[in-house]
Amino acid sequence: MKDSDSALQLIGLSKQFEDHTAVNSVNLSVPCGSFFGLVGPNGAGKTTLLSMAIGLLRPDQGASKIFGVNVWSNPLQAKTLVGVLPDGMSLPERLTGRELLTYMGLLRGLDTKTVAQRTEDLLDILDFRDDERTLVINYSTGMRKKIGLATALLHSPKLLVLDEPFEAVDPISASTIRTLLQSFVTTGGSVILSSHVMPLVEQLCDHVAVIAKGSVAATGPLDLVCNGKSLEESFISLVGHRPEEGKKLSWLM
Ligand SMILES: Nc1ncnc2c1ncn2[C@@H]1O[C@H](COP(=O)(O)OP(=O)(O)OP(=O)(O)O)[C@@H](O)[C@H]1O
Repeated sequence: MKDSDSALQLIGLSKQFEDHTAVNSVNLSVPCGSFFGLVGPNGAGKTTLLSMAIGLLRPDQGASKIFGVNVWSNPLQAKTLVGVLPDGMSLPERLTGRELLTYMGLLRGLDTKTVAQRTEDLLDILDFRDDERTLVINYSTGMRKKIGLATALLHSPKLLVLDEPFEAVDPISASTIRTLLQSFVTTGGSVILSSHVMPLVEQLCDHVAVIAKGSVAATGPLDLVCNGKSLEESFISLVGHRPEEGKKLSWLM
């Protein structure tokens, strides 16, 4: 695959935390126009990998390119192309949802008219009308995810990198977000998201990577990785096994 065929290309990315290897020489390609799911057990290295991919965490080794633009040597250009929802994102807490979107839009260099229009659209579609004047510090976990997603969409990026975008989000908002992301991909956008919800990844994504212990256990088109099984079955056979049948905590009830 050529550079220009990839929305996101990770080349030999590695990260060590003291004596623990969180990500071990990962190569991954998110094809342009794909909806890509990143799955893996807790602590597999997904957040570390995505943080390095978007320029939030410096890798020990390797490179990340967004539409061929190197994230670490050309960060300004790379960051215009991507919208990011990081895990545990820290937001300016003392702004209201509306103020936050306005502030982020202006920081992105959009003109005031465009910022105002997009702020209205995002507050509407993500159901923030009753809470647009509430301070972000008082938002629930799900509301923070949604306003974080809104900030990722504001500048109309070509690639979205979303770390667990559906975590703590209510079913109605989740359905809105699914529709929004599907339409983004249909119109030529590319998405990579991490999730622990296998049916959701199976429903949305056309490509997938299974990460285990900091390495890629499998990647490719969803049907090839699944090979006739469900994603959950493939996941379990790739990364581990179910707990022993009948095993229980003797002290619990
Ligand atoms: N800043 C850090 N310092 C030390 N260790 C870290 C740090 N960040 C992550 N780790 C470790 O790196 C490993 C990978 O963590 P990471 O958060 O990337 O996993 P994950 O796949 O996103 O997990 P989850 O699905 O539970 O969110 C874990 O063992 C974690 O404890």
